[in-house]
Amino acid sequence: MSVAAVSARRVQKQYPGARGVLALDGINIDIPEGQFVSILGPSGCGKSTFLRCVAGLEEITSGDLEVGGRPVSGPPDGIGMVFQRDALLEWRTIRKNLLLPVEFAKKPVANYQAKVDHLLDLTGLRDFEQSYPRELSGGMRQRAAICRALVDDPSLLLMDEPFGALDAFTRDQMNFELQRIWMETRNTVLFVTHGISEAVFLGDIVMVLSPRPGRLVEVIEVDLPRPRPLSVRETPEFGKYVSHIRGLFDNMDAGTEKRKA
Ligand SMILES: Nc1ncnc2c1ncn2[C@@H]1O[C@H](COP(=O)(O)OP(=O)(O)OP(=O)(O)O)[C@@H](O)[C@H]1O
Repeated sequence: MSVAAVSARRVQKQYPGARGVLALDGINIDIPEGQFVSILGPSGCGKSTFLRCVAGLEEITSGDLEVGGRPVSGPPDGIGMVFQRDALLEWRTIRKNLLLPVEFAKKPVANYQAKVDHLLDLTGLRDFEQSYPRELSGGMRQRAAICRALVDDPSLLLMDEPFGALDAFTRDQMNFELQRIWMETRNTVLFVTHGISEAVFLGDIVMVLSPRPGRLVEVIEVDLPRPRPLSVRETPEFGKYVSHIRGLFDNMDAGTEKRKA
């Protein structure tokens, strides 16, 4: 039996301090290797907290959390991260930005030049390898950030609202491109988003979290063939997933209103 890429058992996270927020409660999930997992939920429900716990940047308060069959205690090997802000280094060319994780890991840069070439080709950035980040558009910068996260072949890619700062048109294009890149790499991806349509378009699985403290409301398997064209969003099958998830959020809102009343 293969080991789950990420396994969470009764995971709880309370931030420290007198008014320490309970951010996650009772999260149970086994994520098989090679799945694209969208994590969806209202603002402040603990999506980023979950990602940071998986990345070993935050410690869980109770429960068990494993990555690749090992309990998380600090950043695990073989993960890549992409954030809303791309965090490219402005004084390094795109090519040199891509090589940064290799330099950090003190691995021989020469062994990675071909991989960088391939990623630049895959994302259409080859002509910009000697450019600086400020010379690129927002979408191109985010593509470079994705390349950088992929350069050392991570088995797990963690993406925290990577397209949140992009305009709607560029975001659509990036969704399509990310799918294309992922279909080639097939690493496990955890992708945090606020967008129901984006979550369904990209995900094999959508994890829906409740308002704080984040509890897993439902795990939805998205059974739509790939590659999914952007026009899949116009189909009734896609619409069914979206309205089901919207219904879950409406119920959560109704629950919150009742508690307030
Ligand atoms: N470092 C921290 N210290 C204390 N509380 C925190 C910290 N980081 C997050 N929180 C709290 O934990 C809760 C969950 O935050 P988190 O950022 O994980 O939510 P989110 O679902 O990613 O939100 P958003 O969609 O708005 O980015 C929030 O109430 C937040 O205030």
